[in-house]
Amino acid sequence: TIFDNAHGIPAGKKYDFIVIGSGAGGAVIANRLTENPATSVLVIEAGVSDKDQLNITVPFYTTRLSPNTPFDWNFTTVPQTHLNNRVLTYNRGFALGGSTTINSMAYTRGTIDDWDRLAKLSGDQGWSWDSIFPKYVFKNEILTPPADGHDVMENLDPAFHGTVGITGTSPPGFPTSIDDKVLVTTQELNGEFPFNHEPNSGKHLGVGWQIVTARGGERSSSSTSYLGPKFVVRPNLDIVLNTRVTRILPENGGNGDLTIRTVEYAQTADGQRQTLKASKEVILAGGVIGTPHILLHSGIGPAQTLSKLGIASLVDNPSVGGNFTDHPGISQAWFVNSTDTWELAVRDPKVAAAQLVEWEKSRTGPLTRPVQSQLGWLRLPENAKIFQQFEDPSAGPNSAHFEILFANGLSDFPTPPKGNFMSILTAVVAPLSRGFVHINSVNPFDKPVVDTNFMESEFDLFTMRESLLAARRFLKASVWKGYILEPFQHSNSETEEELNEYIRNNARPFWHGVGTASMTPEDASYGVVNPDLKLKGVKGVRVVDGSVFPLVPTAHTQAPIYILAERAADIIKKEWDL
Ligand SMILES: Cc1cc2nc3c(=O)[nH]c(=O)nc-3n(C[C@H](O)[C@H](O)[C@H](O)COP(=O)(O)OP(=O)(O)OC[C@H]3O[C@@H](n4cnc5c(N)ncnc54)[C@H](O)[C@@H]3O)c2cc1C
Repeated sequence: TIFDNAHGIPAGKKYDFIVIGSGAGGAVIANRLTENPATSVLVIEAGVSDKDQLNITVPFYTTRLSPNTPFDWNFTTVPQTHLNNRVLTYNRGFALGGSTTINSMAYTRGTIDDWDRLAKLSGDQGWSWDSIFPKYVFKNEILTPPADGHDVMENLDPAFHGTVGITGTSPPGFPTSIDDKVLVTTQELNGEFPFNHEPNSGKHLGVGWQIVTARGGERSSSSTSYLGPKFVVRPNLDIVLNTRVTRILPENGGNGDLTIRTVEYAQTADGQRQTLKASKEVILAGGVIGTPHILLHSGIGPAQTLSKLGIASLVDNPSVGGNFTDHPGISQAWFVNSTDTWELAVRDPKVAAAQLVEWEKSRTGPLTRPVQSQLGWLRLPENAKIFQQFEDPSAGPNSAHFEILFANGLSDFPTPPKGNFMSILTAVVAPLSRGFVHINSVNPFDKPVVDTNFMESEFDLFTMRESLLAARRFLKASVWKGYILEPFQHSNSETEEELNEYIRNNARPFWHGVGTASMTPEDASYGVVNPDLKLKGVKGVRVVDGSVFPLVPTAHTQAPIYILAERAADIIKKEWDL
């Protein structure tokens, strides 16, 4: 049952597990644990309902969902020291389904290197590629035909895709006028930009099609999939919306063997605090910002900092909220010699209305597709001079340093009255800069302090510069002749300093944040959770969301989190014999 607020929870009802957050991590846990009818789960979600929201359901409307909407937490960062002191919006989903309800739907799993590195760092082989693929990947994914019904073989190798899982995936279901040109470029410039037919095979280098979490022309989020209609009818699964968890509370006042199974929550900042106790475990799945936010308010974090705020320390752990890592991204755009770009619908309400009618009638047409149809994963040259200064931070030799994405319109900038555009977005996907999530008030309804600290590392700045130049080289292929006209905005950035300035003025998050509750080996002196995702120093609490990745996967993060949560569910079931 889904309740609009906590008053809906039947008085005296007991739950085995309380899951905080319904995003990629929380929804999987809630679904898998309630497969056993004897196990009861309550999901507490701070955000709103996602029901009957066109902007959420229609894939191409994704850019309308953030920032500054009711479906976004609307976080902002502190002024970014290395980005000309700009304050960045830091988007996170504030709705059932969490960030999967507002994200851009790219489905990318990360590489063999990524998962093997996680296994090595955590000391648990269960996180290696061979352990998660195909088992947990296939439990998550159900590959479905694209909206226009074309053969999926054109875009991917079905052998690498699951067909019995829960999150719907599909190749882009509507062609754009740049798709073929991108493919032709991968032939002409195949040294630097080779075509990769199956980037989700664990070896992602090259340029290929973008697979998206969409099904039947609609977004597939953790709300529509793992918490979809056929699952929320389970009598052992309750979900409460619009309810903020403020703290998790210890038994016995925190003395002795520290056990936490009680969740404190409220509807509003000045609303009455209420509590509920799980009989087995509390699963924190509040995401990269929400999870450390709750931990810090509960006294689990750096004792010194918390004591300055007057918060009593339960567990002195300086790692909580640290190690915040994201992919910094940036867009470059060019005027093009075509009218068949997405500006057409942005400027002409009749075109926009016709697209919507088509989508409403048959779930087909331009609105079924993602913002980008193709993407690529690329490495810096082995002899790049930056490697004299830094050890290679990529996950391994088969993993990228930067990503490149192609869009048939002007991305990241407001549409000007005239002109049609193509954008190439790039992102640093093996970054060395680390930020943090902290609090500066005792009120859990106050926004946390978020610092991405982008471009603090010279390596990231170097890689971002190289990604900008690689994008320009991509357009040197002959197929773009006569199509690409002059550059938009970045026309003067040629020298290193000019490129740096373009980056400082335009870089922004890709919203793939991880690391604020990092997984480390059980005997490590740092980190927040053990490889079984149990909170260090505490009994009764696990963290299952993006915050536990100690290093950011070379991927858009939803698929890695779904996969991680699928395994986490098995770990929990095994421990409780469910
Ligand atoms: C704009 C945007 C675009 C993105 N694009 C892509 C993409 O194309 N492909 C991709 O793979 N990834 C993308 N991502 C990232 C991906 O969506 C996230 O990595 C993933 O959803 C994170 O899963 P999670 O479970 O860690 O957290 P979330 O999905 O964010 O879920 C956390 C949930 O916890 C809830 N919560 C937090 N605090 C509390 C509290 N105190 N009480 C109760 N509930 C709470 C939140 O409301 C939220 O519902 C994007 C993200 C954003 C924001």
